[in-house]
Amino acid sequence: MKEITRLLLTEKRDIFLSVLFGFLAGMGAVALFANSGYLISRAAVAPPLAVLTVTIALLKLFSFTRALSRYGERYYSHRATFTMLSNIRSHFFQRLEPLAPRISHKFKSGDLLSRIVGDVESLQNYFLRVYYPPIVMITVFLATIAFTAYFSIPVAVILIAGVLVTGWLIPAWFQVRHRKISSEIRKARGEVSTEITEFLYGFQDLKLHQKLEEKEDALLASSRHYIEEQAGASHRRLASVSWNQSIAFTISWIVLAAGAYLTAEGQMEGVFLAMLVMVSLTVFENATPMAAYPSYAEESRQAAARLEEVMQDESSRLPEKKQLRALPQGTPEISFQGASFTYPEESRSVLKEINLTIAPGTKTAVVGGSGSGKSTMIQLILGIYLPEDGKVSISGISTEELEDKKIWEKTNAILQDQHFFFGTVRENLLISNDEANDAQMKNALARMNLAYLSLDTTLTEKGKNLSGGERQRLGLARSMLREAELWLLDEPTSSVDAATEAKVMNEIFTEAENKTLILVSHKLQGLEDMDQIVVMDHGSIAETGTFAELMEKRGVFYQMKQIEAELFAAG
Ligand SMILES: Nc1ncnc2c1ncn2[C@@H]1O[C@H](COP(=O)(O)OP(=O)(O)OP(=O)(O)O)[C@@H](O)[C@H]1O
Repeated sequence: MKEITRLLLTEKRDIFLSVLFGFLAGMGAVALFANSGYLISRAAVAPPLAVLTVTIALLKLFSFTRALSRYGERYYSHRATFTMLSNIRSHFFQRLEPLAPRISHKFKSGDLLSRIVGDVESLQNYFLRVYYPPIVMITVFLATIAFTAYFSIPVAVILIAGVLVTGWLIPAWFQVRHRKISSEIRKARGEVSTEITEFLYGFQDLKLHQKLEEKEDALLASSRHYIEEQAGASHRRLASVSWNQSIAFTISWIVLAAGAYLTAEGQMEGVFLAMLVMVSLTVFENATPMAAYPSYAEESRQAAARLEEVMQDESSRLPEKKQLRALPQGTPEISFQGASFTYPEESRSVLKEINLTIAPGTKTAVVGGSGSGKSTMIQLILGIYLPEDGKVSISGISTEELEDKKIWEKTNAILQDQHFFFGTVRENLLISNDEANDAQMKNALARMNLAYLSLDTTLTEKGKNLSGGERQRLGLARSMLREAELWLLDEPTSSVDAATEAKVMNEIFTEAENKTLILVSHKLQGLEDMDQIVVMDHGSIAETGTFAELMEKRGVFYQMKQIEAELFAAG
């Protein structure tokens, strides 16, 4: 909450004006109704015309003041709110961005979406209904009580008691009750959001496995639960408002009774009685927002806590980077020096003391069984994770001392799951280089055997209207548009047929000539020309060498080739 208040306080001018106009509107209303009460009473005793004229003129002045100040209050408070929301959103994204590659493993995407959209949105109530209404209420009440005390101390005391009950006691009581319930709503919203995303993402598989109805029932159940929680919250908010208003009315009746008694006893002039009752009726309008205060205060507190939970998630956070250094110009050398790595919150070590040097401008293939740690090596080179022991260096500088962005600027990375956005082929290609022209894009498509795709072809979400192999080649075409000194390719052609694969890889090697290239692959063909082949086995390097060296050695790679040859022969 401290962080949110700090962001809010950057809008000092609007906050000051909201409070000022809120105060003027509150006082304008009190003055308007006090004046009306006085005018009615005074008119009954046939006052001089001048008194009536001045009182009527004041009536108009107060009504204008009230209307204009209310407008000013709404204007500045909403402006402060929307500016604050946009500040929170950009602040949240700035803090979330460096965690993004890791955070998706920790939070379900639906829940994350519900936090980013719903919880940030909930914070709009923080200023409008939590932060400044108590300030306005207190200042208006203090001024009104001072004014009332001038006419009658007992009536002022009744008002003080009333403000304590409506502005503090009832809100505090509802706040205690609201605390547990509000967290249920947030949880229910996260669950609905998660169910919906899972339902949409998994629709096809659910249908194929005839689990669609089951999932639909679960979705409806969590939606019903969310609606029930929301309805409960609205009832409680209404109950709080009703209690508040009933007590405010009771106070006005008490003021009337006490005023009548004081007048009868000759301790107060009767002409002020209606005025004080009207003051009481009006001033408690300012306590009404306090009735909703507990639910909004709790909602804001929990929304802020849920956002903090994402940003403070220790397992998504990289260890603090040491003093950052610049990446030297030119084609990079990659080296692993005793690098070991375990994924956060996992016990099994995925990479064990890897020692490897990849010289600048060379081509290296990393092969090995599924789960042997090949993709994890790519993640370490990209600085997405840091090794827990040892070092991974680019051009002699440890990734601990390099800003992620600087590594990515230098790299063309094709990871296993590439994302395509809803839009045209052109829009998706421009992501890698927004200065590329149509001719360059068409050339890149042609080199990837995708000449038949028009730049205006629409891609549906995640590029689902392309085949797996087409998506991979479109990803490669996207990389071809970018100058990069380092190429990291994680199974870039796993879904592409052999003939197309040969052509496509040939184009990639031509493009990446003289650049450092690392190719992670399951397939063992086409590796004859690689400068180095690294064979991974359960997180360790089993052997390294050129194709000829490894075949001659008759070690793990040789055996893998034998198995592959047998499978081909059998197929
Ligand atoms: N984000 C993650 N969190 C926890 N464990 C992970 C994560 N990513 C991978 N792993 C685990 O780390 C091990 C190595 O995974 P990695 O993806 O590096 O293997 P790989 O050799 O590239 O496999 P494949 O050839 O099947 O892609 C696997 O056992 C996997 O379960």
